[in-house]
Amino acid sequence: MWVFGYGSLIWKVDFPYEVKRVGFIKGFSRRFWQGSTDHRGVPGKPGRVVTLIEDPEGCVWGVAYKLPSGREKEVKEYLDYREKGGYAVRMVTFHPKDAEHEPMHDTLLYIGSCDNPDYLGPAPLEMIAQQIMKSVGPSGRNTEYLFELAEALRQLVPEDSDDHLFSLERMVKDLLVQAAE
Ligand SMILES: N[C@@H](CCC(=O)N[C@@H](CS)C(=O)NCC(=O)O)C(=O)O
Repeated sequence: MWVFGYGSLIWKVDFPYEVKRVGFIKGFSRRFWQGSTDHRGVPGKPGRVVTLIEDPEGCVWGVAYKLPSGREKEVKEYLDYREKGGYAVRMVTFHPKDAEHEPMHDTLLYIGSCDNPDYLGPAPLEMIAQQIMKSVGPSGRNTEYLFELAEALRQLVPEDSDDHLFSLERMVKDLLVQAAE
């Protein structure tokens, strides 16, 4: 069983896996449009974390993990719990960056669809940046989530130009500088 990570599953790998492959999925875009009240925010003051939106022209880079043989059920149950805040499982085709590997159909991913109770949806980037800068939850600051994801993707896929992500990274860093003045 393979699981595709496009958010914290890229940089916070607290689960066992046998193989990992960098690559992308088509037909989606990554957006900070999912609320988080169990990791990067609290009930009533949600943080903002990533989900995927359908986008025919979209392409999302991330990492696919092969769960350990014989432990798939155990690890999947852990991931189901970690992703309990509004995410549901969906199957997609994963395209490894390394051309020697064929596209992998039936790759599992967790998506916070627009009808889930924690979904926040689109907002002006300035508002999203402010919300990220102010939010904190049981897993830590929302700024850590944003900065770790941006840095992880820069290291893994220097050619990726996720404008939404890197614009937010820049805006939140600017807000933090202004707040320190
Ligand atoms: N399902 C996406 C998003 C996963 C994600 O960011 N989930 C959050 C739920 S709020 C999480 O696990 N956060 C852990 C943390 O913030 O430390 C992925 O494949 O990476």
